[in-house]
Amino acid sequence: MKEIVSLKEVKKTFKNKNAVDSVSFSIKKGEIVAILGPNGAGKTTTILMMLGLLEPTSGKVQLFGHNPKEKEIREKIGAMLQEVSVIDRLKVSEVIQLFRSYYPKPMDYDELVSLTGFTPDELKKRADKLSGGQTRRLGFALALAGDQDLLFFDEPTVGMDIQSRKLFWQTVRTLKERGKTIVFTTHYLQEADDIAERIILFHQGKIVADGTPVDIKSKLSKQYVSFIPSEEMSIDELENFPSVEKVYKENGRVYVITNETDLVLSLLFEKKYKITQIKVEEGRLDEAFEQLTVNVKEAI
Ligand SMILES: Nc1ncnc2c1ncn2[C@@H]1O[C@H](COP(=O)(O)OP(=O)(O)OP(=O)(O)O)[C@@H](O)[C@H]1O
Repeated sequence: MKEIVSLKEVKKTFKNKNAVDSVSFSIKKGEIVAILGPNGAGKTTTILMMLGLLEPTSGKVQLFGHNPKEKEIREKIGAMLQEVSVIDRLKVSEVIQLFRSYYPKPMDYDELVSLTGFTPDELKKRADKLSGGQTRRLGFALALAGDQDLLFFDEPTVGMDIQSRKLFWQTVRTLKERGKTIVFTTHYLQEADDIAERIILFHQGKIVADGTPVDIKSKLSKQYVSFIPSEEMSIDELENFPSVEKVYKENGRVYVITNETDLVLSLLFEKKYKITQIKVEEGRLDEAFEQLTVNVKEAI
């Protein structure tokens, strides 16, 4: 597969602060990648450098093997950034047409409107009079206007209602099926878990994890068995079971943290505890996220 994005030892320093610190990764054609991390982790700075809108302090960013600032490369990339500024007094339909005219092979107008869910009434509205969620949707339409191969979405669903959010991710899936390469950031971890094939997790300017959502969850967060105990059950002895790391009770449910859920289950049955509503759960992405970002902080 072809490498479309490449960052080598990229650093960005603002005054004395390393916003992005020696970051290297590459993204191949057709991948859908989520860049995650807490506030200030360096996600937006990294995206701006990939777009050629910020110059790295050191290191090299390449898109399609070239400098992202080159005109031919710019035509291949679409971006939806956190701030969308629209031209005053133009209607939504006019702004969309204007953006289409910038590109050699724009996306078909009707298709663009349908993919981004604009109604005929919305298309007639003045672009500077849209609601926050509609403005995000317009940003999405403008990012797709050139039918570009590589798409960047920085916190795309902020301010969108549930329906717009659903449509947005459906469209992203359609774009992926058409072979587009997609890079996005989000603070909604469930979105990354559902959509991304790969997550690059940033913390304090560095990459602390890079893998599929399943990889990240299985390697880093704990699995657990949980159940509702009978009233007389004492949970202390569960701590002595092999492989058990921690046992705690929350809202009437007992949680047994372990990396061997099958073993814990068989012991629970063997000892004939009176327990009900048993669940086995793999760790959640938010737990992995927390674990990774806290650990680094502690290590410093
Ligand atoms: N233009 C700038 N001047 C000075 N510092 C900056 C500038 N842009 C970003 N920073 C700092 O660099 C660090 C990384 O910021 P960045 O916006 O990339 O983080 P982020 O991961 O996108 O955060 P968020 O989730 O809050 O959007 C932060 O400490 C931020 O304050």
